[in-house]
Amino acid sequence: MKSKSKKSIHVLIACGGTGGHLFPGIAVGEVLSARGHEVTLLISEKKIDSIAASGHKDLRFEKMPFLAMPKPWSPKMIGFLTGLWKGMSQCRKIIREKDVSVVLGMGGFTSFAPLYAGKKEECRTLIHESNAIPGKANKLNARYADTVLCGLDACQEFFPKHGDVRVVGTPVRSSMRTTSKDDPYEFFKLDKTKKTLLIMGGSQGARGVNRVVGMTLEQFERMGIQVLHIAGPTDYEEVRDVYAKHPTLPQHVAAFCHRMDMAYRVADLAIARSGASSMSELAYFGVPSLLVPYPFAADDHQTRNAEVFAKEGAARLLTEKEINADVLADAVRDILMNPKKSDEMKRAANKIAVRNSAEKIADLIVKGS
Ligand SMILES: CC(=O)N[C@H]1[C@@H](OP(=O)(O)OP(=O)(O)OC[C@H]2O[C@@H](n3ccc(=O)[nH]c3=O)[C@H](O)[C@@H]2O)O[C@H](CO)[C@@H](O)[C@@H]1O
Repeated sequence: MKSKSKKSIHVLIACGGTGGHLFPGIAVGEVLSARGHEVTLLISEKKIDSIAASGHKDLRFEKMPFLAMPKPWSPKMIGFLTGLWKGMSQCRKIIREKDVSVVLGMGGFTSFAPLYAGKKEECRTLIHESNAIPGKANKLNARYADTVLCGLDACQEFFPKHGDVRVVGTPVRSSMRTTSKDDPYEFFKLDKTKKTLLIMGGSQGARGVNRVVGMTLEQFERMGIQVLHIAGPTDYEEVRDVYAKHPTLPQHVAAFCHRMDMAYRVADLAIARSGASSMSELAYFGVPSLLVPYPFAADDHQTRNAEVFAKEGAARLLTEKEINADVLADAVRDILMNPKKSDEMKRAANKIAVRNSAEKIADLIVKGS
């Protein structure tokens, strides 16, 4: 393994492919940079990566092709393997040129080439798995990782043979954690005196949730609440047009929000997918939630994630199959109009939060180098 004597190290963080890998990667990158270390974040060529990176001009990003594992005998396998090979050469070049000594993979097959290249170049290698059950990519990545970091306790049991597994939480970006003086209600042009329902579907929106919410707006209006809806870039126009038919419902509809800290600060309740990063942020800001797992997520990992929060009393789990306008309106009313319940959920959410997750990971990266 590379020299341990240097004060400042260069860390390569592979976090491309989806917001759930990218934002925790950025969170670790922010802490390392603030401590004077060099950081390069590898992202993919997907649009969501560029949108997300555009809000972090102070960090250094490099692009590499997005890789998703096809079915074993699919003709796409040739392209996948070629992509892996090219990715590995690109990463080995970056590692040598920048004198990288640690590689951190945040999940997905896009992390595989950097991690494997890191191993070949004698870097220390770590992976982070934020979900309650690991994805295929991270199960494979774990073979090349000196340390496996888990976001949730429940995940540890999936790495029984690995000698160094630690539970560290899932990092929340430090830019979200610094207390802002800006008034979040003014930011979204919302009313301070009303209860606010936040609707979000992870980094790319949630069509199933967007559609049912659209049918529930009349009931929300009758409850006297206001809605902040982050629809995702794909559904934005459709969602905006549905809200336009309810002009007396106080509302803010956005395609993507670069200030999620503001969104969590106004939220009294969230309806959300159960992606791991969204959940770690809901916990950090103590926002009670109705979690609707994405039904097609690999190995149904979003349901497993949501179960962790539901068990602790921080959230209620609703399946996409069971939700309709009445179910959703009842669930919202039951929490928003019941201060005792909503306070208990808030406290439970806060209790789950690992506040210094990014610092813990940065410590493990730096101390072991
Ligand atoms: C369909 C699917 O398989 N999704 C997975 C993907 O989710 P996905 O990429 O949607 O990620 P998460 O829900 O975990 O996180 C979304 C992230 O995007 C940020 N954000 C979102 C919307 C917005 O307008 N602005 C913004 O900044 C949130 O603050 C959060 O940091 O990766 C996660 C982490 O492996 C998994 O748990 C999810 O199951």
